[in-house]
Amino acid sequence: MANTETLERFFSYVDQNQEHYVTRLREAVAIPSVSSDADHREDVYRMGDWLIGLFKQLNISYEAAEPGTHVLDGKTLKLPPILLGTYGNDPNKKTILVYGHYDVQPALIEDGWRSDPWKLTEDSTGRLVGRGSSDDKGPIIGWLNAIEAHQKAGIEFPVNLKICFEGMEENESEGLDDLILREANRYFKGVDAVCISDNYWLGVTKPCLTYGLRGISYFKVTVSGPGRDLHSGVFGGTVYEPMTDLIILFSKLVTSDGKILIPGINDDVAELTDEEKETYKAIEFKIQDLQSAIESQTNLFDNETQTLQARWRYPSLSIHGIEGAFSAPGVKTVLPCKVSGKFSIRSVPNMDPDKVTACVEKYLKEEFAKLGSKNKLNIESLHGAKAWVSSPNHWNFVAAAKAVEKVFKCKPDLTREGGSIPVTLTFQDALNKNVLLLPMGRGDDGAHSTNEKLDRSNYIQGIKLLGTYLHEVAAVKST
Ligand SMILES: C[C@H](N)C(=O)N[C@@H](Cc1c[nH]cn1)C(=O)O
Ligand SMILES: [Zn+2]
Ligand SMILES: [Zn+2]
Repeated sequence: MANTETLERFFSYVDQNQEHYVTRLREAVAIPSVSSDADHREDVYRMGDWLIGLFKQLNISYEAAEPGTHVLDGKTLKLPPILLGTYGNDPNKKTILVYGHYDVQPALIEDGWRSDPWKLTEDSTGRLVGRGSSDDKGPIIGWLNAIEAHQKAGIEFPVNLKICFEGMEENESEGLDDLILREANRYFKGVDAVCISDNYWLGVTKPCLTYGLRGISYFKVTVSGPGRDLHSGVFGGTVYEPMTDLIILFSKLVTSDGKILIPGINDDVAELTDEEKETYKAIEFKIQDLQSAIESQTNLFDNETQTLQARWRYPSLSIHGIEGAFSAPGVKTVLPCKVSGKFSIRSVPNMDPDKVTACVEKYLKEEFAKLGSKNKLNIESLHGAKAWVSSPNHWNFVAAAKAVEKVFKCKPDLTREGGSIPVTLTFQDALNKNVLLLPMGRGDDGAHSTNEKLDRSNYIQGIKLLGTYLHEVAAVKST
């Protein structure tokens, strides 16, 4: 059990330094570290440097691993560094590895942001709005704030910490798996358990511990034909149109109510056991939580359990966008010569990314052949990652549950998550250690969406939670 007086001192220091932490988050949000856009690559490096500056301030020793290069938008680019920090090296303490990412999703004001996405803005209810506030800059800075609070309040740090922060999570985590496998017996040696703060509570009031994630298979489907874009008045009705072919193909992927139409995709989905059915009964979740997060009543199901199962334990297919299509306002009468549609399938336990890709390719080729079009079809699998489910009975989860009780005065829900953090499974398998997801933000934070936010109270209580978790880890029996 962590010492109450010590924790009170830690909490009080964190409370008194709220503005400093918000300022720190504001600085980080101001760096548009979008990993999927070649034009922002310098910003991703800048964000890495900003973190290195903080590591130096906090006496965290570090290595900045250079994972090499990759090609993005036709340009060969240096991958952002993977930061490997080490804080403490006491053989009498447990060693915890924390992972997070310093890259973010793209954000454009014209997407519907009410304020500049790169300027952290606080509204009257304490919402800190800005891209990356919740996913994942708030949480990664949270770990560093917890270290600083211990230093400044003169509290002994309870564990040795290994810190792995990457800058490519939102773009396939390129280079990270190789690094983990390579470093398993060096940098990662001695790690007792892993903690990742990169997901969200289920609702808006109750913290959770997360023991499962869906996987992802991401596809780009290109249909091309004419040698250049054409005038639809002059050529419409005389040529096979790529956009028409693509829309027909995409209409065959999924029904409006979410049923995936690709044969074979649902074949390997793990059976729903009686034991798993029981787990949904204990979870505090209301359809209204979903409706407030999606800011509408466009939910597919009115039933809570069905909704959670659809999010956590069944696959889904989402269509994301079309490159090359006319998308500006106005009435341009163009006939695009080449269009690339993007969609992804969120996969679940027992599904294999290679099999998903094979099913997708076979089906799209067959459906395209049925069109009898003279256009060309090209299918690319951009990335694939498996789903992950772990044991929430491990001491790592026991410690986290105690920390939640200390900070939030309630027991956490045990949840799975519909999103994907591919490295989770790699850590579990390569290090053979338990991995826990300990989220900071709420279910309505709008990660990947417009007006992403992190509530001030989640940020501040989150710093306390991460620090308290480390104290509870130090105190919990690990056998
Ligand atoms: C849950 C995590 N914070 C997250 O947002 N993961 C992303 C990973 C990803 C995969 N392709 C692009 N990003 C997600 O689930 O979409
Ligand atoms: Zn994300
Ligand atoms: Zn994330």
